[in-house]
Amino acid sequence: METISEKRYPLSAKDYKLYEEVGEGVSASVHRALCVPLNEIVAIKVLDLEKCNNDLDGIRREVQTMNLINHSNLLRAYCSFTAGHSLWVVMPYMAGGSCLHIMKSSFPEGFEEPVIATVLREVLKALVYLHAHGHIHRDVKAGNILLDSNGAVKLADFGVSACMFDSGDRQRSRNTFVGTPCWMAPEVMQQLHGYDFKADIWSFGITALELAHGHAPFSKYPPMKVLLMTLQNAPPSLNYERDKRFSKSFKELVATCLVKDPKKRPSAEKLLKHHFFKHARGIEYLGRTILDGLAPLGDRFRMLKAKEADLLMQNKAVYEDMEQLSQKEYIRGISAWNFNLEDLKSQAALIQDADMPNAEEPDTNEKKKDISNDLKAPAEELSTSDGASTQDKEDGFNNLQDLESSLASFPIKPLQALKGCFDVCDDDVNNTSPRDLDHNYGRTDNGNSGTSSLSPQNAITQPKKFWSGSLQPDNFFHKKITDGDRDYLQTKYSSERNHSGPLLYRQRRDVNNLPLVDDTSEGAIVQRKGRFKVTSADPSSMGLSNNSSGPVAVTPPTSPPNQNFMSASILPSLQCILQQNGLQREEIIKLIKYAEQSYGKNTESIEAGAVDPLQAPPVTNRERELYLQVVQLQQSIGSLAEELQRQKMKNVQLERQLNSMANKVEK
Ligand SMILES: Nc1ncnc2c1ncn2[C@@H]1O[C@H](COP(=O)(O)OP(=O)(O)OP(=O)(O)O)[C@@H](O)[C@H]1O
Repeated sequence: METISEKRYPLSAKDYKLYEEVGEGVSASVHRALCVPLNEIVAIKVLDLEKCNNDLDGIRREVQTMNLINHSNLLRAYCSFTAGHSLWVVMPYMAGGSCLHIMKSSFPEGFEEPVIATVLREVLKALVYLHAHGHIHRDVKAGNILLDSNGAVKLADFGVSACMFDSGDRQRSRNTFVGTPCWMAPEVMQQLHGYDFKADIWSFGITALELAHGHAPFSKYPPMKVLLMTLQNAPPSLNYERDKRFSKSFKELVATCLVKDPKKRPSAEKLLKHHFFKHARGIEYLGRTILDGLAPLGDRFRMLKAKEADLLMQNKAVYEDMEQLSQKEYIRGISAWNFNLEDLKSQAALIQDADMPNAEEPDTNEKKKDISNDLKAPAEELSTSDGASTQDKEDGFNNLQDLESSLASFPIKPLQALKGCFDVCDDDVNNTSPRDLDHNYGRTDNGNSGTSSLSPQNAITQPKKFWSGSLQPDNFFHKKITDGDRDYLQTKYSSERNHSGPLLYRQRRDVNNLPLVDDTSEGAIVQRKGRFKVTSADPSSMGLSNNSSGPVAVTPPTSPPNQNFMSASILPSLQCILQQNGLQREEIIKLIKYAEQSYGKNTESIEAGAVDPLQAPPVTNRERELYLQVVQLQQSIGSLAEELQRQKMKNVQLERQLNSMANKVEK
């Protein structure tokens, strides 16, 4: 545990001076900055909310997680607030930058073993803490391991982290496809039985290889190849000719992590006891060996960016199509992905064996098959039956529904949707200009405020606060949760979260290949720039509706034969969806009950201690943990209530559609 600083970080952009850019991600840039009142150098992640499309949910999750964590190996947020159309997250400045950047600048062939052992031990400590608190990081990689000037290591980037308590059921399968392909565990790709903490152990093993070689296995291949190779090949290992320099214990550590059957992978806690970590040194060793003599982070970042720009210019022709654009981001090490799992699988299935690389072939002597390769996927299993053209499939944007799903659930005014989550001023919300960050140190310009008549039905209007602001203890529990407030929370979540529905729906719809939406909708111009995130599709966001509560937008069939054909193929699908929704609704009600019971238990135990945790600041670690649990349960209740609402809405919409289709068929 880390001692939480008593400092109060200001919640206004005017109290910070933004200096040079030191990093960038999918929709954020990170700057070194000065916190003027505290005279302290910090890092500020500036997230452009307008670029985030429908991933506000992810942003909120990331900041909440960063606010609540309390471990010396995890990058926490001091505070967060909105400035114009951006969200600013203030955090400790990690002057060394990420391990990926350090390798790119000075260690292109990877680090020496004692460095790797030291870094990995610190990362493991972070994972032990995260897993013990129910979180899966889901994006462990060198790019997310940051070092400060003393060599202290912190795991960062909780943008795609998941909370195992989200659903109120640890066993519940997840069917969200997130992470970055090279580091992604096979079970995450497959989505057969869901996944758990062990997905992080796989990524940890891949990260070990990345630190050893300077790049992750398969990093030079396009994502669909990575997918196929991860699923079909024996797991990557340290058994190659070039790996002779590494110790047996390192090879063993990697092999124990990279077992395809997640059950056979050790927990983070167990792994921490592995004898490989005898090679680990104190963090000051990192300062001496890998940070010493490095240029300032901003300069390194600028140089790397220039190099990448050159490379991209050289390969401009190659990056013309959208799939290759994603590949470009992939090369840059950004976890921004824009794929449909089914597309990926079908593309992967098209890859001939002859295409398979041999560059990473292990020594024949040492080559071994993963005996627990029970997840091995035959190529035919990966193919789809929808008969779409290869060209279509290879186009990252071929699936209009992906664009539409982004658009449909994207709040028209992201700031309103975030109201209550961060410190969002009315001025911010009303300011409709796309960019109002003063680039001279990020002062806000609220001069052009105005209220949009486009205010969405799902906008949050109450200026309540939730996790926002300073993380000083007296701010932790600034919100008393009463039944009334729980209602509020439920409404809040129900209006702003956008979730995805069952994967089955997407598959079914893909199979039927039905153009359910007006493809002249705004969706066609919105580029989804989330992480590599193929969530199961949300029927309401797949063209059945333009907004969660808006009118149904169905393109009418143009000719009678078409109409009959379409109706005939739509009807069974819609019926099936209705059935599914019914089942999901039951499941959700069960989960809400479970979450509420657990919440009740927590409240009782807190009341027994005669302390109102929601008003008093947390004093002990135990209190913090309890608070964390309460928060997680609140999140679960909120999201489940929202899911229920959405399913209800969908039912209504689908019923309407079904009726109108049936009428048309009868006519
Ligand atoms: N506190 C910090 N101090 C110094 N550099 C940082 C800090 N936080 C992030 N960075 C740098 O900025 C980069 C982008 O940050 P971050 O990973 O949080 O953004 P992101 O949008 O989540 O990116 P991605 O999803 O591509 O990993 C990091 O890879 C790192 O190099």
